[in-house]
Amino acid sequence: MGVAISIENAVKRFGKDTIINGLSLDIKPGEFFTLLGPSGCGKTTLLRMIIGFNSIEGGEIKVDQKVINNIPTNKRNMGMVFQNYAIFPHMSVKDNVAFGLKNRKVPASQIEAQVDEILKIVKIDHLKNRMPAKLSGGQQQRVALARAIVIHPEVLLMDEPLSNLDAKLRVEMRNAIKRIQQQIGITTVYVTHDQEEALAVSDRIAVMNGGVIQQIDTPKNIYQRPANLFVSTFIGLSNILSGIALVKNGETSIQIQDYSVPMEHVSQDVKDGQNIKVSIRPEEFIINQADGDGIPATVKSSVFLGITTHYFVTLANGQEIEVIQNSDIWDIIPDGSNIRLAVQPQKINVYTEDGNRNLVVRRDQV
Ligand SMILES: Nc1ncnc2c1ncn2[C@@H]1O[C@H](COP(=O)(O)OP(=O)(O)OP(=O)(O)O)[C@@H](O)[C@H]1O
Repeated sequence: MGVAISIENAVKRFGKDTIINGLSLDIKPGEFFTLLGPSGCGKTTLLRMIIGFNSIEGGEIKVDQKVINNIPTNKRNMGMVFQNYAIFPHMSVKDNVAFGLKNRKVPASQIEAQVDEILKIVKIDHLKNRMPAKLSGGQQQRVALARAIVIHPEVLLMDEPLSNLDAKLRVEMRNAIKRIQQQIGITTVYVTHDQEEALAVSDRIAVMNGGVIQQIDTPKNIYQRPANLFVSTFIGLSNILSGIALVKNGETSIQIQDYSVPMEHVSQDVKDGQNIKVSIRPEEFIINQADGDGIPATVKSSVFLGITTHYFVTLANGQEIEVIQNSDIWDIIPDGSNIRLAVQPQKINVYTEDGNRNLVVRRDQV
């Protein structure tokens, strides 16, 4: 089911600029693999290298162990869906989808059945005689998807396919894409800069920055155990605080201002007195009264958003952080209130001072 893709030490240069310098990753057969990162980090460049629109200046790209560096795009058996759909405006839905089959010299007697089957999978079989101008954005993207998968490619590549759709349709289409990908079991490489979309659809995500992979992991681990401070702040909201590690009698704790938290699960090589950075999601704080446990803080302002209430609080050292709580029947904590912010030890991520390494030992890595 599906093919494996292996990228080994890939290098991409445009003239004198090196955009990707020795990037490696492995994509499993049938996997929904997403490249996620800020604008300009090289996601599209890498995707275009996989399909062969971009040359590769070093390293190898393999499909099922076979090097494909010099195989032209039309021989790679890959389908691609673009942000702007790229469907033919002068052809009906069914002719758009049939196009790739005709090109591949599939006998005319089989084309209609294959087109019908795919149009059913992407749920636009009722629109088969429509012209693209009379389709909504979501329907056009379904045509583009149908056109990419009708040729039964080994790999499906998608470059920000939902960016042109409005928010509601994006959610609907991402669910459709995920369902179709699972249904046909095709190895899929997906590019987006929308974190929520990446978390929702992917089996695994590669977070990139400046042409370099920062972390490859499941959506849950990317969110809950970011490998470094870049990932921690790029994905979701994170509060970054300075602290010190304390190691006494073999027991490690971390000290954030006057709040001390025992940490059973940090790396053995943490030294007593070592400066660290901790990252805490806004929703992980527990708000205690001023005489309770936690980091002392003062509520500066709050915003009630229905399900949650966001508090903007100032710590004793002047740092401002954000705390998100489920709204409940109790009153919103008034501005100016003194509180303490506690957190469960396992909800804290602890990093080296430079932010490059997460010192938490994950249960799945022990
Ligand atoms: N054909 C090209 N010639 C020269 N430089 C290029 C070319 N294509 C991309 N680049 C450069 O490579 C870098 C990565 O671009 P790329 O389009 O891969 O980023 P991206 O992560 O997909 O960003 P976005 O989310 O904005 O699409 C950018 O600095 C870009 O200017």
